Amino acid sequence: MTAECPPVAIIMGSQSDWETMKNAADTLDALGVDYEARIVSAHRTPDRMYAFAKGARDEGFKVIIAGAGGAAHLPGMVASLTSLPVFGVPVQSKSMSGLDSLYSIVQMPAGIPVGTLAIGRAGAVNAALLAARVLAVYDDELADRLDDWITRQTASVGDYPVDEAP
Ligand SMILES: Nc1c(C(=O)O)ncn1[C@@H]1O[C@H](COP(=O)(O)O)[C@@H](O)[C@H]1O
Repeated sequence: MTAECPPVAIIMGSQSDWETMKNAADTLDALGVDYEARIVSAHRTPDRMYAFAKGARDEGFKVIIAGAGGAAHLPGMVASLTSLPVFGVPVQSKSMSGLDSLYSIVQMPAGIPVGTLAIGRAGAVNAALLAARVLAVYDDELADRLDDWITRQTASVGDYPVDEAP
């Protein structure tokens, strides 16, 4: 018997991206959305990338979150090989602060869509929230959890600034 496939795949080009992409995983955890995280690189593991992207829908995934830095071809290449929605997270690179990653992911030619998020942590968190919103179109309980998440976020914002602890 095979375990049921989680709805979200979080893939990343390198182990070094996990620090950023863990924010997507943590956000999905907070929303009670299952995921699987894998290292898949268009550059270093092209056969693995091809097999993953070609098989993702049959495996049972519904949404793919793909994070990569620098010459970040992973989200676009995966999007070219599947009809699942792909959300790209530009990982902040050291040399160009993630602008290289952003441009690599966002400037897709017409016909191959990648939903591109912000550079770094904000992008990873929002990719998870966007994935959850897609899944919530057909899942009222998840929609309720998303509404609760938004309510808690609003409640956490103070009226006045306070000094940070040193
Ligand atoms: N952009 C890609 C791809 C890809 O797009 O397939 N594979 C790895 N990388 C990126 O190389 C950066 C440096 O990787 P290392 O830290 O392993 O040297 C990472 O941010 C990774 O996403």
